[in-house]
Amino acid sequence: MSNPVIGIAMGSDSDWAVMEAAAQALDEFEIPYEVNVLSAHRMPREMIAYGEQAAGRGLKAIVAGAGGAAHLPGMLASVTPLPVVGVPVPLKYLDGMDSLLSIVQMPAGIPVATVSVAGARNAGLLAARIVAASDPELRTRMEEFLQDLNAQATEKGKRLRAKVEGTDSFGFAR
Ligand SMILES: Nc1c(C(=O)O)ncn1[C@@H]1O[C@H](COP(=O)(O)O)[C@@H](O)[C@H]1O
Repeated sequence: MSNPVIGIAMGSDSDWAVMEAAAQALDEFEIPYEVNVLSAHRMPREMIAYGEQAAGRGLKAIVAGAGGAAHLPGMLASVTPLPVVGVPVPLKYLDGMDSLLSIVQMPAGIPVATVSVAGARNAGLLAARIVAASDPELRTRMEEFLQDLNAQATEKGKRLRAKVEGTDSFGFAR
């Protein structure tokens, strides 16, 4: 893969099942990324070094996912000027509420843009928007993506109305 512009980091390889959706979203926009296991708890020095070097290596944003006592996103945000998108990874107990609360309640000054529990796809899309903000071609593709979503949602409404009413008339404009 050519020079990565997004770093996808996670506390353990066991997070990949969730975090893979961030990578897939970036693939859809052909944005190069790298993937790493970096634990604030288990490998604090490496995690700090990664955060400190990320901007200098050309990354534009970091997507960081972790479960339980999910300190990784916040700790990365504390040592990089890059935007950090946090993904609460749900574990076996507590339904991901522990991960969510560990990531979302950051002290003022060190923001982490937290997505929903297991919301790795949105994290990838948000990272794509961050890159698109200074890339007109990518911004156009993001606009097309939104138009596609609109078309899909419109189609869902048509199908539902056809099922309920036996007609494909435009529901709220009859
Ligand atoms: N929350 C963190 C951090 C961290 O925040 O630094 N490091 C690992 N972990 C989390 O521990 C969970 C279980 O990890 P294992 O599957 O390796 O036991 C994972 O969800 C990981 O993100």
